[in-house]
Order: sequence, then structure tokens, then C-alpha cells
Amino acid sequence: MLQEIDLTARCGHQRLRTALRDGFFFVRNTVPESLLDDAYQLLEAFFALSEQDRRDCRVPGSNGQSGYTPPLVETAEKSDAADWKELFHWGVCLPAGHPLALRYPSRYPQPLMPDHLVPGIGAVLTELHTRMLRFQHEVAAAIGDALGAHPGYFAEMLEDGPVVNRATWYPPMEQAPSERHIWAVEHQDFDLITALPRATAAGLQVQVEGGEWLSVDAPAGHAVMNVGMVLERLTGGLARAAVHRVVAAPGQRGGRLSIVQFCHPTPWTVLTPLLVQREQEAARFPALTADDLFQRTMYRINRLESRQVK
Ligand SMILES: O=C(O)CCC(=O)C(=O)O
Ligand SMILES: [Fe+2]
Repeated sequence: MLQEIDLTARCGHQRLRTALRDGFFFVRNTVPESLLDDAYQLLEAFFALSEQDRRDCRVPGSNGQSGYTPPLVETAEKSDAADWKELFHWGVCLPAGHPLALRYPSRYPQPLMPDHLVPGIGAVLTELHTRMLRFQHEVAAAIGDALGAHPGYFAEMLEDGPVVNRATWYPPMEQAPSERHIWAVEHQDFDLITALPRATAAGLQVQVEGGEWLSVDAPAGHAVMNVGMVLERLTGGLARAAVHRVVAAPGQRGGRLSIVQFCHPTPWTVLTPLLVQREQEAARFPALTADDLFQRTMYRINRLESRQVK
């Protein structure tokens, strides 16, 4: 069911369009496995720090898009129980005076690299960001090609986009405050595409037609790609924003650490459809900016600081 897409294959357009309809597929990852191993090792050390040290790594004003977010904050739209997970986010800065950073400061926060607590973490995570981003741009270009878009279409939309990397520590389920909490309640991502390289344990599931859940942990050397809401809107629903969740299997011991990268278009992009499936479906998604979609979803999942209970 989980399709492997070979981005180098000629005539792969139909396969990729079918995979976009499913909302997820996997591809060979160009990010070195050793870099991923190094990142996991350093992030494991970060999440093992004292609670106070981790809390000192919060970045006010970033809505949790940079630095640390404690457990039980993010709450999926479909649940009133917060996810049993804690987060660390990072990206890279734009040059001083860049109009995107001036206009959308909370989308381009200063990265906080806790090198004073975990020596060497900054260089590794920054390198991982760069390599994953290059990989995602290749995937986006292949998607554009399969959709018949101009080669520059996604490239322009993604240039200087507020791409954010997220490391998630899912603590062991036996430590969860109640049975109402799971690792991550079903949701859709609200970016263009998300890259999910292998995690340290099983748990990622995607909903397939008929409502069943399929385990989709990426094999070594590969990354699962998820379609986000931006791509769904741009394609008039041809690409489906994958509904996915993270759950521990009954009796699964230990925690889980994952790294994902959310590939967001520039916030000023207006999400007008690139494709319209059928004329009568043209009005399914009203045009709004990528930042409007981002802020609206962040509000709904309790990620805006203005909404959070202090
Ligand atoms: O941890 C994972 O494998 C997936 C995380 C995820 O879906 C998310 O953070 O949006
Ligand atoms: Fe997700």
C-alpha cells in the first residue's frame, strides 16, 4: 500500500500522481544515514536534560517554532486531550532586513541551539536542515513535474520559505498522565509536504481509504513523504493531505524519537489552485495566504502563545 516512488525514473508521473492521491509515499532519502544517527544521538541527550534546562530553551514569540515546547501543549483539532509528546524546533535565519522576516517575525525566529548543554548539537542540526531541505526541494520539483507545473512554480514558492524541523520525544506510554492521552492524535500537516525519515521506534500510522490505519515507518535510507494542506489546496484536492497519527502498539515499551521537516511556502504566497479537478469543484478551497492557513491551524491546535493558558 505504501508506494515507493523513484524520483529519477522517467515516466513516473502517473505513479506519483496516484501516490499524491493517497497522500503519502516513500522515496530514497539523499540525507546521509550517519548524519541522521548523529542528530538522534544529540537530540536524545537534549531530551534527557533536566526539566529546567529544557524549559530554559523555550523561545518566546516563536509560537514554539524555535526551541523547546513542553509535553501536553499541542492538542489536535480532533481531540481535547493534548498529545503526549515534547518538541524541539529549529530552522535557519534570513539575512537582516529581509522583507519576509520583517513582515512575519514569528515565522522566522532565531534558532536556539543548546550547544552549552549538548556540545556540537548546533552544527549537526543545521547541516541536517540544509540536507533535508535540498532533498525536499527535489521532491517538490518532481511533484511539480508530475502535475504539469512550470519548473519554477514550486521553486519560487519555496524560496526563503519558513521551513521548520521538528524533533519529537514521545515519552513511554506508562508515564502518560491518563489513558486519554496518546503520542499524537490524528491530524493533517499544514505545509506543502513533510519529510519523515526513520524514527527510533515504530508508531507512525496513516489512514487509508475505508478508515483503516496503516503503519508506515520509513525503512532505513528512505523517507516517508506526507502531502500537507497547502498541496491539497493548490491541487483542488487531487493531492490529499494525509491523515496520520502516532500511537504506541499495545505493550510497546520505551519512548520514541522522531525528526520531521515541514516544507512551508513563503507566508505571502496566495494559495490559488494550480489545478482544478472538475469545474464544479473550483470553489472548494477559498484562496487565502499560506500564512493565514498556518495561523488558523496553529490557533486550532493550541500552538499560538496568545491562546495558551499561562
Ligand atoms: O513523529 C512522527 O513520526 C510524526 C510526527 C507528526 O506527524 C507531526 O509532528 O506532525
Ligand atoms: Fe504530522
